[in-house]
Amino acid sequence: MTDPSIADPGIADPDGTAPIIEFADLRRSFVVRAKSGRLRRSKRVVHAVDGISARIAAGESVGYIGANGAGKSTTIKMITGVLVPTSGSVRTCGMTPVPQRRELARQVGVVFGQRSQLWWDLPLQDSFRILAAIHGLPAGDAAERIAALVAELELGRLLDTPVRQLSLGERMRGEVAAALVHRPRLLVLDEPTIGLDVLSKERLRQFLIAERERANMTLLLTTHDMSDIERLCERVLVVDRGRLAYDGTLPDLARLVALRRVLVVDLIEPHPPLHIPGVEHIGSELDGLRQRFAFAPETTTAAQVLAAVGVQAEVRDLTLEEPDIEDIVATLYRMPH
Ligand SMILES: Nc1ncnc2c1ncn2[C@@H]1O[C@H](COP(=O)(O)OP(=O)(O)OP(=O)(O)O)[C@@H](O)[C@H]1O
Repeated sequence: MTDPSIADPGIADPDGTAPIIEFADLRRSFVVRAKSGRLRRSKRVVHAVDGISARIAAGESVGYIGANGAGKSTTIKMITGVLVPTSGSVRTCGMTPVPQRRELARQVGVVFGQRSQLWWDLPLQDSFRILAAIHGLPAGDAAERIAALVAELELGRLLDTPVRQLSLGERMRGEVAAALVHRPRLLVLDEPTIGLDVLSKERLRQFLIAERERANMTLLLTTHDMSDIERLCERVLVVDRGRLAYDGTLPDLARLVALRRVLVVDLIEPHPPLHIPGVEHIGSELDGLRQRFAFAPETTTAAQVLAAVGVQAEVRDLTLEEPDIEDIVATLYRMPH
């Protein structure tokens, strides 16, 4: 008997409650051959993904983070059917990704920050039309969908521009539109904001938040940018050397690793170190013209620290240093599991 989920994924999940992604003891290793002498070659096995189990429900927004080489891209490739697992299982939208890659592509959109899915020499709008045709969208529906994405992502004046002439921020908005033309249930983003300026990052995030709400789309993203996670993800999975090191919310993760924020203030005049209750003074520069304060975001806000500084000295300028993902991950890795 055939598995109904393979014959028709719609029948397998009539009420839309089945997990969108499910992996059980998922593993993928690579054999790497290295020259160890003039003639001899040695073999080494890299366990890129080393037994990960997780379920992601429809509509969830999940950040998949970890240090360089932790196994993020390898997992994403298995989820999207680019790589076959060495062992264990993965189901995406109720399908087995590699053998059902074509059917899966109708339900999944993928954006790789480092790789383009657009036709480089063609005007941007041609890529949208080609993708709509590949996905078999009826002409009227395709035109309507493309127009909506173009409006929301502010791509109107770029439609006739060849992709190779677009700025990185413009191209990334184009990539996201291209990944969404066929209204996927799952959007997978691999470093979507890498290299973008602050404003472009924020525009992209705002669009993704709105689109997710509109379409109840599931989001899975890898990123090295903490603000992507803060703004976009309700849940964080941290992978460490191919294994899952954390599964939970970002605030809980921040508490677990005792994450602190740092406020840097520039004063009008030099000042001895300022003392603020409940806040740690972590350094002065330029005779106290610049002072740094560390605080726990769950007990104190940056505005409270600033107000307390303002009572004692006049402030010229300020910056808030965001903890970066590398710090969080490194702290988590050092903790006993
Ligand atoms: N095709 C391959 N052949 C050999 N080794 C590989 C291959 N792909 C990945 N690896 C190795 O597997 C490990 C995990 O790589 P992966 O690309 O999944 O990490 P990542 O978490 O995505 O890293 P980054 O943040 O740098 O993109 C690394 O040690 C990498 O060198």
